[in-house]
Amino acid sequence: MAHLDTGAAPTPGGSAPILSWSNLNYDVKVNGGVRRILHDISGAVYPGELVAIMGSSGAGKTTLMNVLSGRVQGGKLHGEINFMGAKRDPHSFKRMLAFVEQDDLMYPTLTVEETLRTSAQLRLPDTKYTRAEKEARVESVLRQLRLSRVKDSMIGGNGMRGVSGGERKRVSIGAELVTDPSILVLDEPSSGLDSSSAEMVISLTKEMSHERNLCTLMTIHQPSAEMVAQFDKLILLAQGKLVYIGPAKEALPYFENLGFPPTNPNPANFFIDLMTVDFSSTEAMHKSEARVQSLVDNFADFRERRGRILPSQKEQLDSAVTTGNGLGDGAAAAANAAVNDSASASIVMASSRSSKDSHADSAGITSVYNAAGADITREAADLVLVEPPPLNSWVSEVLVLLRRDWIMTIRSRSFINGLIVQCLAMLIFVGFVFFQLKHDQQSVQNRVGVLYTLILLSTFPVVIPVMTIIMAGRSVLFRERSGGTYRMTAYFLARGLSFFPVIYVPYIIMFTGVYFISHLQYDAGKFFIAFAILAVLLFASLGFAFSMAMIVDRMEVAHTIAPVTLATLMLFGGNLSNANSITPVLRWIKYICIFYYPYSALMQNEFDGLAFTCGNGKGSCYTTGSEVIHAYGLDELSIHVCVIICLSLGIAFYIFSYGLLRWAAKPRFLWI
Ligand SMILES: Nc1ncnc2c1ncn2[C@@H]1O[C@H](COP(=O)(O)OP(=O)(O)OP(=O)(O)O)[C@@H](O)[C@H]1O
Repeated sequence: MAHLDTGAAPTPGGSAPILSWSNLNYDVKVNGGVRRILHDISGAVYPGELVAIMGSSGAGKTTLMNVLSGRVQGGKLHGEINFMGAKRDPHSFKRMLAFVEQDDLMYPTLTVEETLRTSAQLRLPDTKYTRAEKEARVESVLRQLRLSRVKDSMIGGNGMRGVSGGERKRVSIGAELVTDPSILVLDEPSSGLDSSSAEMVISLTKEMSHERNLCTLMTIHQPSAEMVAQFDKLILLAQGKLVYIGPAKEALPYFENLGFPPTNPNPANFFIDLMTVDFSSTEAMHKSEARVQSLVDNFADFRERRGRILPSQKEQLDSAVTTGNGLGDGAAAAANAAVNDSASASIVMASSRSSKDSHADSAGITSVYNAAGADITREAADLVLVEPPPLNSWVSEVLVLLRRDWIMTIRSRSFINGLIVQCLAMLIFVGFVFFQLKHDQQSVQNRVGVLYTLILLSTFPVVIPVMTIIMAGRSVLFRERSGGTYRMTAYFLARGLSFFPVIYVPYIIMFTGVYFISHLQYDAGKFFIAFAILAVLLFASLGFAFSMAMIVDRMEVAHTIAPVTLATLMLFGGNLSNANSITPVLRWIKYICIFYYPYSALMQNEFDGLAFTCGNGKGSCYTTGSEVIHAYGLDELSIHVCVIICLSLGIAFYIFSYGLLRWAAKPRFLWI
């Protein structure tokens, strides 16, 4: 049953609004002044209702939906919003409201069932739901959204074939529904879908709303007539102003009664045509602006009149209906019909102008007014900066994320195959270019070369693909982050750990092969130290990849910045320039250089204890490994200090990315 309401008074059916708002005004700064995006919007929605917010492009649909969902950032917001009759608490409200973005933000390599299961495991508290109950919820949502058949199919996207567009949208909805919300908000759920998929999404959403007594609110562009017929309530906006809020089936008669008979078989197109300002000529613009303004004024008058319907004032309405004061005759008649017909009496009007509190008449018609709305500046928004408290324990979050991230990593076929091929190619090329090094002067140059090559190969080919994978999941991460789905420390640990095996295994094989083919020192101690240095460098490379993925938000920019940064740092690694003779003003860079410490450690480890022959005695000659280390200026810090600093650098990269993520995705929502 649909209602037109702004307050918390019970309806004839006995249910109170789940969400009500009054006198919402939202201003943003634009060049040279302030622009009002929402003008004095009031309304209410009830459990079990399917509500569509419609209007032409730029009418303010998304803004209204974001304001109601507590997701608006920047600008000035005034008015009042109540959840179940009381001012909303930002944290508990966020847990009760599920928001489905227009773009389906999900991981492409997870299956439908895994996506829903992860959502249930992370977003339902362990204290209230057992594992079996969470599974049962996933099963029931799969069934209700007709997804059981495709539950083992991957979501797809980013060029990967997956479920269809309509199914993907249903999975997005399902991932929210498993959390058992009271309000479901959908941003343009039909966009990008063919008409039959869009209709299915809407009809299933309606079915779920009714079955679960869930209030579903959606913005929608141009729904088909069949879709309009599914809606219980319509909120029509034009230029940020309210043109209609009420039962969907009453909308056409309302406009007809105002003197606007339907001109299009699709009611949605008719409403949009009616509410759109025509910019084709000055005359058309003035005419359509006047029409839109009259629609807004008429609705305000309509509400005001209905707002005065009190048991003791029914005569006033009767006289108003008779005289048609302020309304078209037809509209007054419609209002009268609403009073007299208890079925239509579900139209519950609200006044944004009266200064009385809520009232309900004996006929079941409720007129509601919220006194706070009289002064729009009184209820200015607060800024919500605090994150919702965690739902589950840190360990439980890490375990769920670890499982999810591990599945995603091993399903990244191109990443894993690329790593394997790359490591095999490096093993063959590097190993055989620096084949079986001896102890002559050429071997000095070759040892210096092979060690620096190993360092470079442990950074560039790791950083770029890992950074790409992390960036591809940024939007999902930010969505989950803003919903307080898990702690960021849990994310970093799980995501980082999920990469370790797939990177370390091929690299260990490559490194071991190169080590023995090149005949670096055959000494167990030295081998394992070199191995440890490589392991620490890989850890730091992963940290660097995380940092890059958090600093830059566009993939193409990251793909330029990361290699350029690494290439610049290469200069300070101790191989291409002498570590001690870099221009003093730039010399400090070597201390933050990811290459310098592991290279210094590898050089000391390999050259220490070696002696070299001088051949024919022409030119300079290194007789011992220590001379080489000294000549390269790489004896400033001992091996273990280098390893510790490299490890610390890696940790610093993780901490830096964690800080960036917390700062970048920190909630800064306007809240009333
Ligand atoms: N932060 C902002 N700064 C400046 N203008 C804004 C801001 N937010 C919204 N607007 C403007 O307010 C108007 C309403 O925007 P909104 O996105 O709510 O419209 P919409 O009805 O959802 O449009 P569409 O259907 O095209 O998405 C638009 O003209 C938009 O440009």
